[in-house]
Amino acid sequence: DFGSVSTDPEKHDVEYLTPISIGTPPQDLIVDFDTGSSDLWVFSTEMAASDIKGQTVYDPSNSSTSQILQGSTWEITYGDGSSSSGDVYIDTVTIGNLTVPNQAVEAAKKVSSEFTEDPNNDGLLGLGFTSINTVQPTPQNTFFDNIKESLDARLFTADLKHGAPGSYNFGYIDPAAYIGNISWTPVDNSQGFWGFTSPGYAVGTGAFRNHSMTGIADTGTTLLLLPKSVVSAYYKEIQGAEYDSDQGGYVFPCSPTPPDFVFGVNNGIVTVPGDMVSYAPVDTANQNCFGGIQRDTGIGFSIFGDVALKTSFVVFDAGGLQLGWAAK
Ligand SMILES: COc1ccc(CN)cc1O
Repeated sequence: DFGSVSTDPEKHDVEYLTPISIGTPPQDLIVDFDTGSSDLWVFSTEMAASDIKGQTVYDPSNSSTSQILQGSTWEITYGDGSSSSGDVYIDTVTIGNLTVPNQAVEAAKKVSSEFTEDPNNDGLLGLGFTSINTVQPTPQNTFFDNIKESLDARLFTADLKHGAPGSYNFGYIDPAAYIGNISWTPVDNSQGFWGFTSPGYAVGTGAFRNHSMTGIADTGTTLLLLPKSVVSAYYKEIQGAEYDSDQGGYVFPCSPTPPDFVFGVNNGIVTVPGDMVSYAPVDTANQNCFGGIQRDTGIGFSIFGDVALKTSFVVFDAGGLQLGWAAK
């Protein structure tokens, strides 16, 4: 069995939104697939109306297949400080043509303002490892964990694009989706993430610098967050680049296009084109741009978010516990 679903970027590729269906008859919601977390939670009819601003909500009472998971609750806080919490239903969930009949659907009772102010995002679908699912007293499987035994291959792929629809595929590697070879690197899932270590980086056409960077492949984080020393070495090459504490990161003149950023994946490399590093203008005159590469200070590891992922075709292989990166 295998499946595919389209995923669309919000403005500035800040997040990628993907349709799912929950319940009987199906309730269609659009959520953020997040390889950096492992809860499937959605806006729901159990929330205060004031916390809902445009989102579509899951109504378990309108689903003939929903069953409350008695006594279970969940609560999650993300790296950006946003949070949500609620209770849990078991219901049927479909992604593309793939259905899990007894998926734990975490219904929100509360969400923080970052979610309320994000009208097009109806929730998150975690694609991290089940070990970090927040449901108490018994953690619940992710959609991928529930479906993976029935897939032709225990993997999914992320093909995120800049300003254009991409796709998440489950159970197969589409040879038409990438070029060249896939560079494979082992995954450390001990913290529940798709963790790996990059051997180093290069700036523009410069020499490759050996510099171990341990981080996670995270579709739910917008930017590429790397060690302070690597980030400062990169921005040193851009005229006028500076760390702007008001903006909370490096800012630089939007033109000329900055140098590419290259990072290693095992014996291969991934190139983030310079025009992907100019993440978004910080002023209406579009003179200065906020960088897509920023410091990972305080996190404890690097985060290879959408700025890194959208340059590549990425294979999240649970069967082989490895990540594959290819150009496209
Ligand atoms: C406020 O929106 C979000 C907060 C956190 C995550 C997970 N990194 C995804 C989101 O879409």
